[in-house]
Amino acid sequence: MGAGKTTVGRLLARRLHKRFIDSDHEIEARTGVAIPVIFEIEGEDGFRRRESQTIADLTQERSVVMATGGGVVLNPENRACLRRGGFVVYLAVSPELLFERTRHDRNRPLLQVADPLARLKELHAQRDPLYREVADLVVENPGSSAQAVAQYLLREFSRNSPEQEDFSCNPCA
Ligand SMILES: Nc1ncnc2c1ncn2[C@@H]1O[C@H](COP(=O)(O)OP(=O)(O)O)[C@@H](O)[C@H]1O
Ligand SMILES: O=C(O)C1=C[C@@H](OP(=O)(O)O)[C@@H](O)[C@H](O)C1
Ligand SMILES: [Mg+2]
Repeated sequence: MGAGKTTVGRLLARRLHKRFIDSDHEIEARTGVAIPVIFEIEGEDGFRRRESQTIADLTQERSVVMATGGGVVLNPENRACLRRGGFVVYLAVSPELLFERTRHDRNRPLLQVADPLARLKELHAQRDPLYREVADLVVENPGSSAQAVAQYLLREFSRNSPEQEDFSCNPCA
């Protein structure tokens, strides 16, 4: 949460002339309510069930840039869908910076606790190895602007597969 998936993903899609999808936005569109309302009514388990179904559906799409929610890597089936479905980027950001970016936001139910930095540290410890397992490309400490991160990704993509315009296929598969 706060790594920049939604922001950088949207910028990247624009630069690649591809459709942008955010799995959280898709879940909100499908349910007609905001993410915090889903957590309130169905709990985290209910949200994770909806998230898995959405990830299974959206990873069938081709030629899109997709941002996920931060907890997507917890479920092995989600990880398999991501690996099969596309080129996966992990924006590896420290818990301290994640905290700075999310501290004034009320839209992330898991961070509405007395000590959100401690929660972010716990989540980071649990999730970081899973992200590294699933990622084709890890961007370490992408602390510069979201524009600069998108620009960096464009350069990396063309360096890794200069002749390939469509990054919906996983060049590492
Ligand atoms: N590289 C970046 N540098 C500075 N601020 C960023 C960067 N990426 C995202 N942000 C800001 O951090 C906040 C969280 O970004 P967001 O894209 O919602 O993250 P995520 O989708 O990974 O939770 C937003 O206010 C966004 O403008
Ligand atoms: O990390 C998580 O478990 C979550 C991250 C959120 O998305 P962002 O990573 O885009 O904030 C959203 O899916 C939900 O609040 C749960
Ligand atoms: Mg997001």
